[in-house]
Amino acid sequence: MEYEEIHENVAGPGFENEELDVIFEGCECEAECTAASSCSCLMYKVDNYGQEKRLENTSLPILECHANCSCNEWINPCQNRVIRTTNSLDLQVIDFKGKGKGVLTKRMIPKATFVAEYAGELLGKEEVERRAAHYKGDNYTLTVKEHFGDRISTTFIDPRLKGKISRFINHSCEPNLDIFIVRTGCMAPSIGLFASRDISPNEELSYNYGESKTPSGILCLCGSKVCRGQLPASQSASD
Ligand SMILES: C[S@@+](CC[C@H](N)C(=O)[O-])C[C@H]1O[C@@H](n2cnc3c(N)ncnc32)[C@H](O)[C@@H]1O
Repeated sequence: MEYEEIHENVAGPGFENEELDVIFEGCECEAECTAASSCSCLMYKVDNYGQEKRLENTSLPILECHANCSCNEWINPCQNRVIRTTNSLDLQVIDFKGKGKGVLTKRMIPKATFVAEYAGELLGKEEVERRAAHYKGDNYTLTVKEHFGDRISTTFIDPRLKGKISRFINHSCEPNLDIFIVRTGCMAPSIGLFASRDISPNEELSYNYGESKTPSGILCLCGSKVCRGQLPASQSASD
């Protein structure tokens, strides 16, 4: 199916969430953006990324440097920018019997390396329901649920019509990618897929679509020994 290639999330039909429109102030770092140098984007005082930009912070909110910061990604590249920068991976979209298309890596990917952003249209709930009824079967919408105190904020990301290579990544009950919520300059969450282990050349990339209690009725073909038999009913990411 044809889709429009986008670089990052874009607002789609029904996306009206003033809270998520909040824009962050940038840091004023001139040298490095690290916790040790008190970069103000690293408000939890831990570095998000370590050597070769591998993910280190897996438990606290990940706030990256962004367009309003003094640092940059070209001269003296900022080490706190990952999900919007280019990487040197070699990924291919190929057909997998029964699962439709999927994504293969042609090179080894070390554990904790950023692989792709799950970018798409940010949608309102009604549009998510309208698309689910209209397209039936294939589901691309990722539901991001975040807890802020006793409040739950829900964001829907749909790469069906506008997205990038990540939209082809299939589900596995024993995946090699983990999902992390990353913020790059605003409250609206972005989704980064990172390698959960070293991934060998010619392995298919996969992440867990969710832990839904209601089965989807769609046979899971991930092939894992611990396969749960059916795809989760919806794709979800929560922290
Ligand atoms: C986000 S899309 C993934 C890309 C899709 N395979 C394609 O060709 O565009 C999700 C859909 O892929 C298929 N799929 C993903 N993982 C699968 C799996 N483990 N077993 C069977 N089908 C799968 C299902 O049809 C699912 O609704």
